[in-house]
Amino acid sequence: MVKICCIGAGYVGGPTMAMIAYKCPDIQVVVVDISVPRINAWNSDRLPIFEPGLDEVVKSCRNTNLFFSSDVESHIADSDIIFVSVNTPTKTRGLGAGKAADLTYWESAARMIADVAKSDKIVVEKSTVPVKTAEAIEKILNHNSRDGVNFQILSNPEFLAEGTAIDDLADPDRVLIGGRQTPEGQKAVAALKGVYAKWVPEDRIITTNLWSAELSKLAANAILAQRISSINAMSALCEATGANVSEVAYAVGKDTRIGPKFLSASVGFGGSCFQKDILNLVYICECNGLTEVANYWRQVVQINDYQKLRFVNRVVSSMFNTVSGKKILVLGFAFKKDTGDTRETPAIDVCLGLLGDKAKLSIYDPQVSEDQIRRDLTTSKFDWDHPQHLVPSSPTAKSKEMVTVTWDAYEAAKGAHGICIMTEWDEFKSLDYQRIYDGMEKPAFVFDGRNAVNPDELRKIGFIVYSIGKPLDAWMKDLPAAPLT
Ligand SMILES: NC(=O)c1ccc[n+]([C@@H]2O[C@H](COP(=O)([O-])OP(=O)(O)OC[C@H]3O[C@@H](n4cnc5c(N)ncnc54)[C@H](O)[C@@H]3O)[C@@H](O)[C@H]2O)c1
Ligand SMILES: O=c1ccn([C@@H]2O[C@H](COP(=O)(O)OP(=O)(O)O[C@H]3O[C@H](CO)[C@@H](O)[C@H](O)[C@H]3O)[C@@H](O)[C@H]2O)c(=O)[nH]1
Repeated sequence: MVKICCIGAGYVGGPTMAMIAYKCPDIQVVVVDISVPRINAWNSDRLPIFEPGLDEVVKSCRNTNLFFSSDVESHIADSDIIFVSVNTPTKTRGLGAGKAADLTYWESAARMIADVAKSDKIVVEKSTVPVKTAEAIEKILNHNSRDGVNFQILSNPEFLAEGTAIDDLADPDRVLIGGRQTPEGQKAVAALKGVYAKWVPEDRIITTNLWSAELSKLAANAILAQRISSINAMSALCEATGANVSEVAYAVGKDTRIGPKFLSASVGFGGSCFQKDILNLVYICECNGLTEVANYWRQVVQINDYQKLRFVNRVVSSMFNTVSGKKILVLGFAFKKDTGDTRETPAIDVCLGLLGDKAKLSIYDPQVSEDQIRRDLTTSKFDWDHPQHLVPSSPTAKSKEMVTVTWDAYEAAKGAHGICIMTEWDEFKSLDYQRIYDGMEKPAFVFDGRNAVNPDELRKIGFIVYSIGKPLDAWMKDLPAAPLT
């Protein structure tokens, strides 16, 4: 029986390994992690991450051919193929701080593999890493291993999106495998291809050299994020001119060369990957002397920051240029619907911006805990993507006083001056907005950062509504454009 071990039981390691176990009953899959609470949660009835369809897949093969364990070393030693799916956050200190990928966790995983391996291993980069990482990993493995133990490094980046991970894994657009162009390298590629071929059609399994595979992952995320920044830049122009960004996106996306996906204007993209991976790409370009290329990609992140700031300014300027002491209901905190993940969610920047203007926030998200929200509002930038048990939380008095976290949107709306929609959860579309309006201070505002609700219906109730990139409410048209500071 082929034995697979995956180091890192997170948003990628957990679901990808569960899908391999589910589709390949003849393979034993063990997912290991240094976080004991995370492993305990994977072995419990309440999995550590919320992902539609995940429970069913995990429960159908857990303790049959899918195992979760904190005994990292023994399972590494025992496996034929080792996936590494650990965090690769943005560096917070030292050379490349604020841009380069921090490979600390990857390096420690590689050193552990070298330490405990007594037989040949295929080591698979599942984490998103800078191009050429495989070369560094090879050196660490080869310089620290026992005599006669051989390693083949493969790059097999993951393209799943949160909220749709199970569908993405069951029916991927493509699986990408990069390996050395040597007989041994190609043998390893064939072995991994054999695993995916159990359920993925062969023509969707792409094989390339190592560097193309590593770079394709960064390129895919940069180009996806670029589409969002492009439509978000258009949304600002739509507001200035009276065009409607949804109509523009529809018309543009009908061109088959462009296509309709990833053209939804929003308060900005979030998630653990886009910003981190683009900054990493920027750093790699700079290291290669490609200043113009670096500046081009940096703009994608800058427009995203602009969009979040623009949203905060719109809220403040609409509400008589101050939100000091005003209660604002924040609907949604996750970076997108159908996930409880809050990493780099635009809600953090918007909430901090409003708190900076002394607003009182009441936050509701169906999948995000109070602890998580408080931690996010007090964690330093870029610390959020380190394993959580390594980042101490220090909720400040300010966040305790100024922020309440609630499980009832109607209660939370009582006495509020405004509502900010930060996540497009389906349930926000069907709230009883008349009931909400009745309990609010007047004028009552809705600022929809996701174009999740119908502005005309809310206007009929009496709300003043701002929807990203849509023709402005008469109330806002008369206000001077908010300065961006
Ligand atoms: N989240 C996504 O949707 C997504 C999609 C594609 C690729 N990626 C990439 O996959 C990688 C992992 O992302 P994630 O979202 O799963 O992160 P995550 O934080 O959810 O999980 C990473 C896990 O690795 C563990 N870990 C760290 N060092 C370890 C070590 N030395 N030994 C054992 N366990 C260790 C941590 O405790 C953590 O549980 C990143 O490189 C990310 O960029 C993420
Ligand atoms: O038209 C759109 C599409 C998305 N978003 C936002 O963009 C962010 C990212 O969304 P999405 O890409 O769907 O989720 P992720 O889980 O971050 O997935 C991205 O990042 C992963 C990690 O690298 C990749 O594997 C995926 O292919 C890539 O889509 C979210 O805040 C979305 O709300 C928009 O604002 N407008």
